[in-house]
Amino acid sequence: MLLDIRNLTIAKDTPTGRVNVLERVNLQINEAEIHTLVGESGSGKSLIARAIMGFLSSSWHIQADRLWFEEQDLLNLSAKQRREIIGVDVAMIFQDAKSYLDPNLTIGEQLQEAVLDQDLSGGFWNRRKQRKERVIQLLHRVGIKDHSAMIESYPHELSEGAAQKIMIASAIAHRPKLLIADEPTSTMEPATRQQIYRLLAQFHARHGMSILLISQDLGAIMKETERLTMIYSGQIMESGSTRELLDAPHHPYTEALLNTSLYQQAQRPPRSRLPTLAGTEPSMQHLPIGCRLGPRCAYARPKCVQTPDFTKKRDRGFACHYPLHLEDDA
Ligand SMILES: Nc1ncnc2c1ncn2[C@@H]1O[C@H](COP(=O)(O)OP(=O)(O)OP(=O)(O)O)[C@@H](O)[C@H]1O
Repeated sequence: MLLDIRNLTIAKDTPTGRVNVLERVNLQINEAEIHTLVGESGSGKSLIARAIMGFLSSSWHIQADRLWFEEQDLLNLSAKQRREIIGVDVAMIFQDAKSYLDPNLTIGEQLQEAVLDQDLSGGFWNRRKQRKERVIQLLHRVGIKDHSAMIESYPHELSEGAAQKIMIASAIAHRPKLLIADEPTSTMEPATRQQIYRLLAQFHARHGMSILLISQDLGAIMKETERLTMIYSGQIMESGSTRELLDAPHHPYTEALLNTSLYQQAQRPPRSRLPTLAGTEPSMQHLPIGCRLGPRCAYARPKCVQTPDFTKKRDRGFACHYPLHLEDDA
């Protein structure tokens, strides 16, 4: 297993006390797997990604039974050791790509920095030339044909979609074992999104790279996604193989997202947001007790004020007192 997260709780101090923004989150990613984390805005997807990367400031309180990458405990490493692992083996594409690019350097200069020394050989001039060639190759790989103009551009001259492609080029230059892609396509046209998905799938196939894709929308997940994890308001609702989850969801949240996705897909105008459940996700200050989906769940009963355990059955897991379609599992 590449990434193994068990019972990860991330809390924040608020004027009314400490709040578990993420509560006992489980997430496992196998080697060479495409895994999508799906949840509404504010459900804690980015927080998980930032915890893996070690990008959370000290104002967050992190606790976990396990936060392992290749069996190394990330929580017990020094900052330097952690950078050595995360910087080399894990790369992340951020939502607001533009703000992560250095405004003072051209795209060519930034990509040259991302090229690994181990990919180059020979003396200084030879290496310089190879570095430039590799940058052009990377740009072509992410679908940028006019590489000369792009190499000379500064980040402020790029559209958000182009900036995301540059971030992807920079991330894949490292050939990481795990690529975390936080809504890499949110600002893109559907055709560009498909192109990026194809590109990620290609890298996955060619290099065996695992991908953790973060998405708000079940209707737009990458078709190569092998496993799904559903998160709601900081709690994991369900996880398992994509096919099993979509065929027979155990959690009412998965079922609700699925119904609205499939039903709405035929009717909604392109690029509109999917309506999911009636109501809104609770705010951090007013989190329901027990299963946080309770107030919006069609199947909720009094017992749901107790937090359900995360039940594991083979490679499937769910946290619900009243799971659906259990008989299909036999
Ligand atoms: N810097 C911060 N300070 C205070 N609260 C924060 C901060 N960053 C995130 N949060 C809170 O943590 C919760 C989870 O946020 P997170 O960004 O992880 O959600 P998300 O699922 O990634 O949402 P989106 O899909 O919109 O990016 C939210 O309630 C958010 O308000």
